[in-house]
Parts: sequence; C-alpha cells; structure tokens
Amino acid sequence: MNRLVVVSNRVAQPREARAGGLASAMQAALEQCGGLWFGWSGRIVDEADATPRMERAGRIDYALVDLTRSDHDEYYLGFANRTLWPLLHFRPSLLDYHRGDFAGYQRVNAAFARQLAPLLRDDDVVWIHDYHLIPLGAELRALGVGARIGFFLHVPVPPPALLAVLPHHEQLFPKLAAYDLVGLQTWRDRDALLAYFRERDASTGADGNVELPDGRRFEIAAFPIGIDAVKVAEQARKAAGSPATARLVRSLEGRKLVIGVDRLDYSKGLPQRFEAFGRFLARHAAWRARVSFLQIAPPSREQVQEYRDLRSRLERLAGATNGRYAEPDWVPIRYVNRSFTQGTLAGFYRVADIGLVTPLRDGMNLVAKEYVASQPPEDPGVLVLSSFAGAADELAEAIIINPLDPEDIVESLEHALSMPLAERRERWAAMFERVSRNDIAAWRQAFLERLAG
Ligand SMILES: O=P(O)(O)OC[C@H]1O[C@H](O[C@H]2O[C@H](CO)[C@@H](O)[C@H](O)[C@H]2O)[C@H](O)[C@@H](O)[C@@H]1O
Ligand SMILES: O=c1ccn([C@@H]2O[C@H](COP(=O)(O)OP(=O)(O)O)[C@@H](O)[C@H]2O)c(=O)[nH]1
Repeated sequence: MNRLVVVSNRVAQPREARAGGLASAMQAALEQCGGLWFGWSGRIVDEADATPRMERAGRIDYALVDLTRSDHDEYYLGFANRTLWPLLHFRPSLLDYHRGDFAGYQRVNAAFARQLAPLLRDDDVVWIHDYHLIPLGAELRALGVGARIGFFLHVPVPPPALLAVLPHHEQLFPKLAAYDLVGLQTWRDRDALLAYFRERDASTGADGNVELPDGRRFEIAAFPIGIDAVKVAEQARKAAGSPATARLVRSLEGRKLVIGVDRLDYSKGLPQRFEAFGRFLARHAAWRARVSFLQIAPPSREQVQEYRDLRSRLERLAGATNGRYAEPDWVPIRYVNRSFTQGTLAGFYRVADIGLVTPLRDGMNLVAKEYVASQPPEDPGVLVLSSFAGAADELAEAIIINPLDPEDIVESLEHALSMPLAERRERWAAMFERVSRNDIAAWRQAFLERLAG
C-alpha cells in the first residue's frame, strides 16, 4: 500500500488537546491507516528552522514546522482567517483583505512546499487539507513533485459571485487545477465551485471533470466527512459512569439538559442561540428552573478582533439572561470557555436531552454527528440542527431550523422537549445508521480510491 501523506495547517499533536474538526477527523483517519502528517507545530518563533521537526506517535509520523510572527500574522490570522474564512462562510462584510497578507500566505505555502518536497517518495499519496493551503499543490508541482495529490476543503463554498468578491481570486482558485482531485463537503459546495469555473470558461462534466481554458484538467467531487462512530459510541458508554459525567448529572438535580459545543466562532450562530434560549424562557415560564443550557465554547483565533468582539457579546448575552431568570439554586445558561477531551464530551452528549447545533454556516459540523453517536439507543436525545451545516444533508431526521429566526429555535426547543420516546427513537435510529455507515474510514476510502484513479 502506498504511504499516505496528510498535510494541514492544524495538526492534532501527541499530548495536546485542541478543539477543531479537521484535526480530530484527520487524527481518526490516520490512526486507522498510519502515515506521515505534515503541518504547523503550533509554535511561533523568531527564526524558523529550514527543516521540519520529526516525531512519531503510534502509527503516525509527524513533520512539524514552526511559523515566525509575521508568517502567523499574515498567513494564518490574516489571509486565511480574516479574508478566506469570512468569504467562504458567506460573510463578505467581515472580509479584511491586505495585499501583504496575501503575499505572506503565498510565502508560507511556498516554504511548506520546500520543506515537504524532500520528504516525499514517488509512490506516496499526498492529501492536502483546507483553505490555508490552496496554493500548496501548485508549489509542489513547481518543485517537480509528480505524486498523486488530492485536496479537501473543509469549509463551505459560496456562489461564484461571492467567490469573485475576493481581490485577485483569479490568482488563487485556478491553482486548484494542480490537484488531481478536489474534495468538498456537500453537493451544494461542489456545484458552487463547478459553477465558478464554468463562469470562467472552463468546461465541466457531470462527473465533476473540469478543463480550464489553458488545458489544465482536474476533478471536483463531494465527500461528506464523518466521525469514528464506533469509537465515539464506546467513549460515550464508558463516560456515562465517569466522575465528570456523574458530576454534571448530579448538578442538574433532575432538570433537562440542552448542550452546545462549538469553537467560539462567529460562524457558529452563538448569539442567536443565546438569544433564542432567553426567548424560550420568557415564553415558557413553566420550563424555568426545569431546563439548563450548557454551552461549551473554547476560545479560537483570539488575536482576530471579530472573535474578541464575539466573546464580549456572548458574555453580555449570557449575563443578561442569567441575571433575569436565575434562581438561587439554578442558572439558565452555563457558559464554559474551555475545551474538554472528546471522551468527556461524549459523556456530556449522552446525558443531554437536546443537542443544539445552530451554525449560520458550517462546512460539516462534526459535533452534530458526535452527539448522535453518543446517544443511548433506549432513550436517545433530540438533535436540533441548522439547515446551513453540511451535516444537515445527512441528518434530515434532526429538527432542522433556520438559525437566523430565533422563533424557529424557540419552537424547536418546545418540540424537542415534548417529543415522545417512540419518535425520538425512530429519528435517532435513522441518523445513527447513516453516521455509522458514512464514518471516517468510509470517507477516507472514498476520497483515496477516487484519487488513485
Ligand atoms: O485550526 P483552527 O484555526 O483552530 O480552527 C479549527 C478548524 O476549524 C475548521 O474546521 C472545519 O473542519 C471540520 C471537519 O471537516 C468541519 O466539520 C467544520 O465545519 C469546519 O469548520 C477549519 O476548516 C479547520 O481548518 C480548522 O483546523
Ligand atoms: O472542548 C472541545 C470542543 C470541541 N472539540 C472537538 O472539536 C471538533 C469540532 O469540530 P466541528 O466540525 O464541529 O467544528 P470546527 O471547530 O471544526 O469548525 C469536534 O470533533 C469536537 O469533538 C473538542 O475536542 N473539545
């Protein structure tokens, strides 16, 4: 079997717990088949080494590179997270473009290619991930790398007119042609990217083949990412008796639990969720002191102003709702700004009556799938899910809502809290079957088989 080489900005490193779907998914995928994982070490240094630091853990070899302060500012915080992230999440008004950031992004991609190329063998299969690394394939090709190279974009793709808002977009997106295969989360994303290239005179086939006017060819296809459902279900069963879950259950004193787990990101629709929970309590006095909402929200990309603003806004919203409705022995919103291990989260999901997943846009949203996989089959909870998460395509039996309408979230809470057991079981069984079938191994195999040609 050919060696798999995974490349991503964020790497789930040994001994480090960090929230984020890409890293948790790729860790699950690589643990199963082994391989090399190349990416950012997470460290910012005065002067970066010319070669990556090598480490091994289990079946995974890691090749980790540091970033300098200007690399981090321009490439990661700047172009990746202040320009591409808002653009790809349909929020052009938040887009902050600087030519210096774009130059830094290209510089880091070129540097990654120079450090990765000497580690590659001809028969490796190279799989590059996400918006941080769009030009990396072209940089590797320029260095003579002839291996099959695939690319997977974890975030949504907006319609062509929005993609074209990006200054110099025509210097960036056609670089995808250096890949043999470009994978996206959903059919909607695939169709949007095909439409972008068609509008630029490419010819595209029904099977996702693209030929650019200069003759370059590549393929675009949808591969919805999954989770290791067996492992998550097992973690949830085990965690049911853990001290952390037991403490949470004790603290509820028989009340219902609504749970949300998200990086503190403006794409996740957290203000709308907090606002809706407040309205729910206003409308349903009978539910006050009978339901608690636990929102776990580890801070993310804190040097970006929009993320700091969001944090302050959420503190105000949680404070206002708690101030208005709390009792001496009950707080409506338990708002927690730290991360937990996936094992601990699985236990929390299992005892939660409702999983509240309401992003304004999300490539997939693995938390939705983890919530489903963690439920006890005999008494499963209810998933409330935004129609704007990629996961909604596979989880149609969730209560699907539009997160921009707080009333829709309020109604979904009423509906979920009063749903009969038989209906909960039926909806959950259908979702669990799909989450189990379309798991992380199936995703990896489907992508790599198509990449192999
Ligand atoms: O690396 P960070 O800047 O700390 O951010 C964490 C990750 O966020 C995004 O995750 C995406 O990938 C998930 C798995 O496919 C998907 O479910 C989710 O919808 C996406 O938002 C980002 O795309 C990753 O690059 C980051 O590592
Ligand atoms: O405290 C936390 C919060 C989240 N996660 C994990 O981070 C991932 C979040 O992925 P998702 O696709 O939902 O969103 P992203 O953060 O990638 O946008 C999931 O696997 C969570 O289990 C975690 O390990 N600890």
